[in-house]
Amino acid sequence: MPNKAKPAMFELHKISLKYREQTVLKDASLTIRQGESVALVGPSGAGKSTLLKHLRSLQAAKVAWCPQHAGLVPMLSAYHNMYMGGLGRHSALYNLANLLRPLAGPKAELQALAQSLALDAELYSRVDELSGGQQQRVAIGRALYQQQTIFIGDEPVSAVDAIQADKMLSLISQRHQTIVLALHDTQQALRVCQRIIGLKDGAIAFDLPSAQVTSEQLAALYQA
Ligand SMILES: Nc1ncnc2c1ncn2[C@@H]1O[C@H](COP(=O)(O)OP(=O)(O)OP(=O)(O)O)[C@@H](O)[C@H]1O
Repeated sequence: MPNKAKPAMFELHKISLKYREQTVLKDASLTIRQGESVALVGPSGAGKSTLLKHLRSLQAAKVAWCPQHAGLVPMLSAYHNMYMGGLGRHSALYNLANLLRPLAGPKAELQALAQSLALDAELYSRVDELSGGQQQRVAIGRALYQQQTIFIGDEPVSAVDAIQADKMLSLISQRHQTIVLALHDTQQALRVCQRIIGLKDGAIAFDLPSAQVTSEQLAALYQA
């Protein structure tokens, strides 16, 4: 099915996003359809996180959310932090039992997930004893374990090396129908996403298929 015939996951029509008196994004319109992978790029403060949070709020029940600040529980293991992505699928009693001693079902699922994130050796380590990149992969694991159809990630691989970052992003792509990411690395955005939305000065500067984005357009985004 061509993308245009697929259902819209997000439809924004001339929306403005603000914090108190500060307008971050003004009169922005965009549609993101099922099956698309979209990267938001633009300078720091352009409003990428603000737009992602808004998109998340529109589809809260369908979104796996990977925020910029991972918000992991430091004294708990990678296992327990990743398990938190699936808390809503089980009863409080089941979750408590699993906290005391990992249960067979989630244990097998999270061991497999940890393997795909190259975290098998760290699965039962406290996250405050892991490196920044390992912690970021735990946060990705927690988002993947939400098992949703839409993935929204705010700089989800900023702390891992380029090769591992591409592997993580391809894992995310395999497991979700629709992806929206804020990425600082524009080359990575072009490699991984089919569509690029450039934000600057409170507006959408361009919204194009990756193959049509020029280096001049990207450079202009970051010029003062
Ligand atoms: N919770 C908040 N309350 C008030 N202002 C905020 C809040 N969050 C962000 N802002 C402001 O909104 C603007 C856009 O911030 P946002 O975090 O969306 O940008 P960004 O493009 O994601 O930046 P970065 O690339 O640095 O993460 C900035 O001027 C920021 O100071």
